Amino acid sequence: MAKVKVGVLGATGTVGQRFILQLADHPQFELAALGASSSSTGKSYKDAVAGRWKQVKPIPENVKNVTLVECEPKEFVDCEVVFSGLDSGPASTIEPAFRDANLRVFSNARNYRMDPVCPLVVPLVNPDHFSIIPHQRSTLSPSPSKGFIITNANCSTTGIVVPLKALQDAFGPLDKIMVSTLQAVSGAGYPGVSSFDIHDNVVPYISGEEEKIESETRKILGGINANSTAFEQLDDLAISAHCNRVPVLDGHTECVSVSFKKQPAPSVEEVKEVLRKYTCEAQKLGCHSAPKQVITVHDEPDRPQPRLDRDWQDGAGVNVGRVRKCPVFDIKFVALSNNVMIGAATSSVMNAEIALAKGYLA
Ligand SMILES: NC(=O)C1=CN([C@@H]2O[C@H](COP(=O)(O)OP(=O)(O)OC[C@H]3O[C@@H](n4cnc5c(N)ncnc54)[C@H](OP(=O)(O)O)[C@@H]3O)[C@@H](O)[C@H]2O)C=CC1
Ligand SMILES: N[C@@H](CC(=O)OP(=O)(O)O)C(=O)O
Repeated sequence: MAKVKVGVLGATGTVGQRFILQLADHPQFELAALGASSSSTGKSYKDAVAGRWKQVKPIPENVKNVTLVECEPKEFVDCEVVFSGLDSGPASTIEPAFRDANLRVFSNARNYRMDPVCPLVVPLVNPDHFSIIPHQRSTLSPSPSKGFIITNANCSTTGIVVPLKALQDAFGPLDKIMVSTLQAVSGAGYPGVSSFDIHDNVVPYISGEEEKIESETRKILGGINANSTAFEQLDDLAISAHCNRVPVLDGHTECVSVSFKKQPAPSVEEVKEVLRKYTCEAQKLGCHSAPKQVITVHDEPDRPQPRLDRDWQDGAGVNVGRVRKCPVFDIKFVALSNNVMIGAATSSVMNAEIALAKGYLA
C-alpha cells in the first residue's frame, strides 16, 4: 500500500525533532513537507537546527536537505496529514487553517484539548474518542470533508492516565487522586529553563500544568455518548496535582495516590497484576509504534528512574513501581513516562496509526 504523505508543523523544536526521527523511516507515513517559523523558512533542515539538534541520533539523511516552509496549507498540498509540534500561540490559528484546508491535524498543543468536539486521546487509553470526528466536522461551516483536529494530552497527564485507566477498568470508578510530579526540563522546550535556575535546584511551579492535569484526566478517563456527539467527563472525580521542575533531561516521574469508590479496595498484588496485564487497542491493531508491554511494573524498590527507564521500548510505554498500600488513600505508586515520546511525538504518531487502521484517514 502507498504510504500516506505527512508534514510536520514546528519541525525544528523539541517535539518536532522527535517527529522527524519517528517519521523519517516510517512504514506507513512518508515525510513530504516540514514547516517552522519565519526565522527558519527557506533554510535547509540541517542549517535551521544547527546548534539546536539535541538528539542522540543524527539528523536522518533524507531530511537534512529538505527546505523548511511556512506553516501554511498551500505549502503542504501534497500532504494528507500534519503532525503539529507548534507552540500554543501559533497553533491557535495555524492548526484550524490546516483542518479547514482538509488536512488531518494531530496536535501536541494545548489549545483544542478541552474543546467539546475535539478528541483528547492518549493512544494507550481512549482511541474510542475518535468517533466524535464526524460530529466535529458537522459543527464547522463550511464543513471539511476530510479535515479534523485530534489532540494528545499534556505530558504529565499522559503518564498517569495509563495506569489509572487500567485500574478504573478493573476495579470500577476512581474516587480521589493526588499526584506530585517531578518534571524533566525538556518539557519546557529548548532552551527552556535556564541552567542557572534549574541546576542544584527544584522549581515548585509550572504555569498552568496543575490545572491541565486535573481537567484533562477527567476528559480522557470519561466516555463518549451513544451517538458520539459529546464527551462524558468524570466531573465527580476529585483530583489534585502538585507540579515541580527537576534537573532531569527527559522523563517525568509522578507520585500518585488513588482511592476507589468501590470498597474494599484491591490489594497491592491485585493492582500489580492488573497493571501488568493491561493491553490497548493500538496493540490489537498491530500499530507500528505500540509498545509490547503498555505498563512495565517494576518490583525493585528503587525503580522506575528516569535515566534507566525512560528509553525502554523507545519511550512508548509507561513504567510503574513502588506499588503499595496508602494509609490515607487506598493505593500509591510511582509512574515514569518519557515526556517527549509517549508524552508528545509518539502519542501523535500512534494516534495517526490508529486513525489509519480504523479508516479515519480514508
Ligand atoms: N516538550 C514536551 O515535553 C511537550 C510539549 N508539548 C507541546 O508541544 C508543542 C511544542 O513544544 P516544544 O517542541 O517543546 O516547543 P519548542 O519551543 O521546542 O518548538 C516550537 C516549534 O514551533 C515553531 N514555531 C514557533 N513559532 C512559530 C510560528 N509563529 N509559526 C510557525 N512555527 C512556529 C518553532 O520554529 P522555529 O525553530 O523556526 O522557531 C519550533 O519548530 C507545544 O505546544 C508544547 O506545549 C506537549 C507535550 C510535551
Ligand atoms: N508543560 C509541560 C510540557 C508541555 O508543553 O505541556 P503542554 O503541551 O500541556 O503545554 C512541561 O513543562 O513539562
